[in-house]
Amino acid sequence: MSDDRTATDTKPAEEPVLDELFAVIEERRDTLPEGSYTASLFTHEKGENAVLEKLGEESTELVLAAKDDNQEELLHESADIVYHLLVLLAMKDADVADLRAELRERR
Ligand SMILES: N=c1c2ncn([C@@H]3O[C@H](COP(=O)(O)OP(=O)(O)OP(=O)(O)O)[C@@H](O)[C@H]3O)c2ncn1[C@@H]1O[C@H](COP(=O)(O)O)[C@@H](O)[C@H]1O
Repeated sequence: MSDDRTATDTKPAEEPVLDELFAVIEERRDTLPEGSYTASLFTHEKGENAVLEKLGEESTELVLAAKDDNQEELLHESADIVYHLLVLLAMKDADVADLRAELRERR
């Protein structure tokens, strides 16, 4: 972050894109539309293991991207992990608000 950031360009306390994405994930979970990758995770024959395996694979890919100083891959894998983490939370009836509260408690 640059040191010359002003009050007007500080980030909002909540990040709308996470809430928007979580709302889409919950909608996919509840309606299971055809052709939806998210819905396929909720109906996968491996059950929750499908998303757990994805998180494991992407964590490894994130580590490799970091070790290679590959900025583009680092961000790509980070986004994959955040998305699959939100799917896992929705699967476990947790909420993105719970995650936010947990993070805020640590401040
Ligand atoms: N953010 C995501 C998102 N991130 C990753 N993925 C999918 O997760 C899978 C990742 O698996 P892989 O890692 O094997 O695929 P990859 O990224 O090509 O492979 P790597 O380069 O990581 O090895 C891919 O099929 C991606 O399409 C996502 N699928 C959906 N979303 C969001 O969910 C919304 C709803 O999507 P649908 O449910 O498909 O309608 C979308 O509009 C997006 O906002």
